Amino acid sequence: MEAGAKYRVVMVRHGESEWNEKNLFCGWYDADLSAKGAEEAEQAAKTLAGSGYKFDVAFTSVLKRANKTLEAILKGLKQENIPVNKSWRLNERHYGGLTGLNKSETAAKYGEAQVQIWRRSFDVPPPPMEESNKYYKEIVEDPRYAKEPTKEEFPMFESLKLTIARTLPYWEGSIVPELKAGKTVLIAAHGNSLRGIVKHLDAISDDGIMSLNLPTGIPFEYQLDENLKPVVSMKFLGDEETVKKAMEAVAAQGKAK
Ligand SMILES: O=C(OP(=O)(O)O)[C@H](O)COP(=O)(O)O
Repeated sequence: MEAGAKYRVVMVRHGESEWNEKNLFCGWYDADLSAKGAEEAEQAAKTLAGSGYKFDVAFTSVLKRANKTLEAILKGLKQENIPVNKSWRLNERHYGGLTGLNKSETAAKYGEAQVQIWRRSFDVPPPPMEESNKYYKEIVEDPRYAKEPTKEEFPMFESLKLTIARTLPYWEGSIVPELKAGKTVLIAAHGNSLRGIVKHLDAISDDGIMSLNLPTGIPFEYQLDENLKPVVSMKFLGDEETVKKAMEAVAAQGKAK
């Protein structure tokens, strides 16, 4: 580790999902990995193995695109036996009434500026998911949410701000204690739940976070000092050009075409 660094955490957005591939707003819909996404997860494992990473504990959401990414990484690393903690608090932000809509078609209908606000503004939420929504029942009645979130906590839409409000308590209450116990942590989650954690760690402003687009399947590392301040910040474990292109591609998903 770098001088002054005490804790190490690697995060990864899941590999491309079938709904990323189709350019649909996904949120809490439980899309599977695409073939490319599964490959990305395997490649992430190779990269981490090549650099000798050894994890003590892992965290992920309750959505299969993140779970499968984590499984593939741990398998590739031959570290399947470490404890894995799953929480809805690491789920992707709930995309409300946009869930299932195509991003380009939505931009053609409402304008790219509006779609950019829905995708990246800090505190403007998408419209809520109504009971009449095609995906409402599938999400709300999913047995994996039987215990939590509570009815009051269960979102019908989330801005990044609201996402952070339910993700950060998990970071503080479940992940930080493991770091403080000296464990190396791996987190496999989602574009926006991870943007929330990154915003917190790097103290990025509400405006500044708008331009951060996380690529799928490329792990990135933080090394933190004893006060959990970054000594190494968002260091992507992939070549710079690939990372840059992948980030630009995510940003371009909201174009009308
Ligand atoms: O479900 C989603 O994120 P995920 O693919 O990281 O789980 C969103 O559709 C990501 O979309 P965005 O990049 O427009 O915020």
